[in-house]
Amino acid sequence: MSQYPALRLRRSRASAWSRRLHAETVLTPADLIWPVFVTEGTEEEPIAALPGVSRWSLSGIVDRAREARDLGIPCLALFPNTPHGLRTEDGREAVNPDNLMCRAIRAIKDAVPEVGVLTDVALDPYTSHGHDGIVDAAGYVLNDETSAVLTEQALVQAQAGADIVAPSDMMDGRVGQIRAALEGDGHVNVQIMAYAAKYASAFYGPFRDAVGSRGLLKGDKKTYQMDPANAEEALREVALDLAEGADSVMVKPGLPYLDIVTRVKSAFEVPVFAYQVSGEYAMIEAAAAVGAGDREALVLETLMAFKRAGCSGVLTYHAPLAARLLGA
Ligand SMILES: NCC(=O)CCC(=O)O
Ligand SMILES: [Mg+2]
Repeated sequence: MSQYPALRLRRSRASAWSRRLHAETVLTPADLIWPVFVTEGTEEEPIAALPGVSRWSLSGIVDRAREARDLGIPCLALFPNTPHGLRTEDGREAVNPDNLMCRAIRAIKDAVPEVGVLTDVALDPYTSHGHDGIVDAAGYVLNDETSAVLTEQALVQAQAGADIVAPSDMMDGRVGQIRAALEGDGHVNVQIMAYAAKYASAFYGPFRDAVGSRGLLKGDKKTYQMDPANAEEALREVALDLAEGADSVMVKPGLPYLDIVTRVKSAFEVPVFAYQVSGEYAMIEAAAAVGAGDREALVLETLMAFKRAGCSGVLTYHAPLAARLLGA
């Protein structure tokens, strides 16, 4: 019975209505988190390495929040381009309750409270050496000293109104410390989305331009971000972050790591997010620019792949384009 010609799998694909009826996965604007860059000043600053993406002033970032709301995108992810004069060895601007990040959070939550704000917890936009934490004389990123600062950073972001704090630094133990600090300060409903499996990747280049850390970064991040060779280790990272109080976990980068998404989802059955990072965005844009592929089709296909792999949602710079195509 289960053979040709009785069974023709092409039957269900023969018309558009039937393909829609049989679709196993859906993609909607509600699956998108839009990463946006904020800068001092009043001008929009296009980012050359990310064609179509800009840094926005405080009022520009509020306009992006309104745009997200109108497009049905539930949440923005905020990243600051800290003025270079404020970047120090210890990244102390990260814990200034009046820093660019905190002012952006307050501006968005005042004007468009119905849009979620996810904040990056890491020191790389604030340090003079471009690392995500405090470094010793040999350039090694110190785990426990860094976690203490990250905890303070997460707290000032929560106090400014952040809905989700997202530690992206890969220090051990920081999720537990942040959770305890949030509880201690009464932020019982602030979520933690842990960058649990973040790989030391070559796909982050354009992001470093966007937050102004590319020229600053000394060395690489291989002593704290994961080795692309490893998958079991990702499961251990996720287990720890969940045990420490993460509400959701993230895999980053995206497309080259969909196997990790699927393994995490099936092992833990928790909300899993993926970050389609700047280099992935740039690859799609470069392919479209030379006619190697259709931008809109590439965007929708890749985002659907994240959903099929098990993601609850995707951080993507293509969020506004995708939401428009999905007809919010
Ligand atoms: N912590 C956030 C990132 O590192 C983003 C990377 C990217 O978009 O390339
Ligand atoms: Mg970890």
